[in-house]
Amino acid sequence: MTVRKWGVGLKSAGDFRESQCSRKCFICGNMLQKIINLTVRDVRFPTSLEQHGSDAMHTDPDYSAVYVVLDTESGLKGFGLTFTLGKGTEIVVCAVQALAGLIVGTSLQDIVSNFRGFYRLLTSDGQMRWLGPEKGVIHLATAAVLNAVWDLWARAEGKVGPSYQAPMVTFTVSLRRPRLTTHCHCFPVASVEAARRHGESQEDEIYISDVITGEHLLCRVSIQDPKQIISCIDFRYITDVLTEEEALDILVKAKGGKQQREEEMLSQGYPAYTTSCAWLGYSDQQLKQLCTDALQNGWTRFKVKVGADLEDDIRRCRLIRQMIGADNTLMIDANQRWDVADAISWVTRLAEVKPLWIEEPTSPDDILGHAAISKALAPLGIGVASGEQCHNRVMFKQFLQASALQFVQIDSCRLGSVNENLAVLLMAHKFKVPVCPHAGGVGLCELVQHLILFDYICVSADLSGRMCEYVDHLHEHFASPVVIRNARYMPPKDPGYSCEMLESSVRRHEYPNGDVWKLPIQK
Ligand SMILES: C[C@H](O)[C@@H](O)CC(=O)C(=O)O
Ligand SMILES: [Mg+2]
Repeated sequence: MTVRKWGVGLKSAGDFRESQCSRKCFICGNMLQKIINLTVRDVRFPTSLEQHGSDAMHTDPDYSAVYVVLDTESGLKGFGLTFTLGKGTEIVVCAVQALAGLIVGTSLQDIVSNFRGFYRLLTSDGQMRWLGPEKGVIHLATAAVLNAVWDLWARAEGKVGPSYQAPMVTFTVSLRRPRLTTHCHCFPVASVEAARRHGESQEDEIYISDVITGEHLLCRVSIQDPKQIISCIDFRYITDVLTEEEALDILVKAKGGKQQREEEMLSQGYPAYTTSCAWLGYSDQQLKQLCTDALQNGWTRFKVKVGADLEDDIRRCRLIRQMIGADNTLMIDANQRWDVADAISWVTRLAEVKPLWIEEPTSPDDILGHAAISKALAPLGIGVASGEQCHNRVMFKQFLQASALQFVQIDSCRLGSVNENLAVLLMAHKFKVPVCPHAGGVGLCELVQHLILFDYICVSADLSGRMCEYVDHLHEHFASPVVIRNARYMPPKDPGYSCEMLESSVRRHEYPNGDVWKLPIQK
């Protein structure tokens, strides 16, 4: 069999497809998971009706998802999404449609055997990169598509998912191949089990268990080898602060104690904070009730929206501080409302409630502005957090270089999926800045839990100053919703990247023809 490896110099989808040898995996000869179709849907939830998700800049958010499904020839599917706020979701849908030609016709194995090359193919298309590059609508679309690829990869590695009807017997022949195929990710466990039923030998079983055991916490993909993780990252534009060798070194060093950390996470979960008690549009009565409930449920860290009216903020923050007591943690979030000087004076007035951080005090693009705010607020013991609208790894690099933020808020749908988030996790580690992911939106908690678990187990090995956002909205629409126990994220158990939505929910909320949108909406 001809074995071909590809560099990152692929110029077009045609090149990428031509680089496939056949419909068999070039490592082990198994059937490839050829991607034969991409569907994308505009799914919106009318959250603005009850002011869920409201803040000083987004007063009427309808939490929405650009929902992508990848179909493969074998029947296995990959589900992905990116997050939007209602109007304009159709524009991201168009961008996904524009990217579809770059993925349909390739196979999962082609992609993951050169994931860096595929990331660059999607983000560097000679015509479409003009729309970004790597920012705005086109990058949100990239996130949706790549999230679906990661989901597909994880499912191909895991056990049978609810929507997977694999033609299992076709895989049995390839299982007779020798053990050199240990690192191949070509076939799902379903086919392994089928193979066993069809009388494969003991030798094959040893080989099979080599493949399916190991760490499953990076999206439940058994990427054993730090080198393989590194091979998913595009280091272009960040090598001045993080080289491939340094990144590898971080992952190799973090191997010590990994198993204990994984066990710790499986038994105790990852610490979380809640934003759901104090959206800007909620009444004082609601704040009190939600805080009471949250405290009863074990929450100790709370985020409050601020930035519209100073006197109102002082009243609401005092109320929340009174409710949660002096020992619990409070954060405030202005969602980009202020100019730099206003941010400093406004937050200084709110210092009495002892916030741990002020989030997005000014424009998300203003790196030096964030640095000035960080410097001014440091004596008050208040840090600056940002990232939910930080559009790529280059911006994060500069925020870190400029000491412009003290908490890195990665976002699973703003950056170019797991690939680009890996780069940011590694840079944050190098700069010793804790990562506290953003999750205020539909599906973001489901996705980001994988990244933060990976960060703890495989990168930072540190929980100090770290927590992951949780919002208590819309989880019921997901096939594998997040599990929170004692205010901590419990590691997901189902294969995949947790972004499959229930088909009934998608149909009901599809815009503009779903039932939810056909009925008169009371505003
Ligand atoms: C519009 C979103 O709800 C936004 O307010 C979320 C956010 O800023 C956060 O969760 O943080
Ligand atoms: Mg925020």
